[in-house]
Amino acid sequence: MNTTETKNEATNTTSIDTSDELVTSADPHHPANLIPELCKGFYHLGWVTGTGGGISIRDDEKVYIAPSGVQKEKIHPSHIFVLPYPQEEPPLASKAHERTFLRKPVIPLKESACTPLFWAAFDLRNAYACIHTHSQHAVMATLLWPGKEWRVSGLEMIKGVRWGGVRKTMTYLDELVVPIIENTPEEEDLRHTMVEAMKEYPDAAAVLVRRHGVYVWGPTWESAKTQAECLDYLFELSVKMKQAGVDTDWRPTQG
Ligand SMILES: CSCCC(=O)C(=O)COP(=O)(O)O
Ligand SMILES: [Zn+2]
Repeated sequence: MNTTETKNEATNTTSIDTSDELVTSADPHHPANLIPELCKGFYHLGWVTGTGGGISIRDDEKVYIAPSGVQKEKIHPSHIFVLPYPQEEPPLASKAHERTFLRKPVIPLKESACTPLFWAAFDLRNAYACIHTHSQHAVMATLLWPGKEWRVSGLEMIKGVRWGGVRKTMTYLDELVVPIIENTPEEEDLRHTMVEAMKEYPDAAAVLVRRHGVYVWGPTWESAKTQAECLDYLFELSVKMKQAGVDTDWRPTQG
């Protein structure tokens, strides 16, 4: 079986590998094994219930993506899509885009609608993993911070977040700022504003989507997961602080 997309020039048709070769491994750290396992954990945190949200992982030349609209806690490695990386993204304004695949599941599934958003993290931040959650803590943060930014300071868990999501970790003295973009009826249509926000906030480790959730990325899947956990903790705590009338902008002084 081919492991790359092959084009038959005579018939002008393209065949894509549907075997399990690219998604079968005894290594628990293979992305095709990690994605189902991590999604199961995220489901139990309330991050990917009702089929939304998920995680994509890339290695140097491939991106692994879960299917769209499926129970994310029940994904099997054979359901995973594999795409070559890098590949060109469409112009920001364009909607229709033909992606190239190395491998598709044999059963009729479509790749996650979050694919263009995951791709933005890979291309703009050189991330190797991107997590999308529908956490209610993230959603509440976007409701209680009605402007274009969520920000907190003076909390220990800020130290678990990286500048830009991929550089050195922040300190207790730093203020954490995450841009908030407005939701759209279709997930794919968030790409334009997410890319704009990532460019405007090069130090931000995540992008919040109002009334929807958050995208968080990292240089490894472990780092993306750690940062998603720290950010979720901070979203929850900041919401509780605001509701209790506690100052979320309190700044510690050095020494
Ligand atoms: C009830 S989920 C609505 C769509 C959404 O927000 C989402 O994240 C979809 O992700 P998928 O991977 O299922 O395409
Ligand atoms: Zn979503």
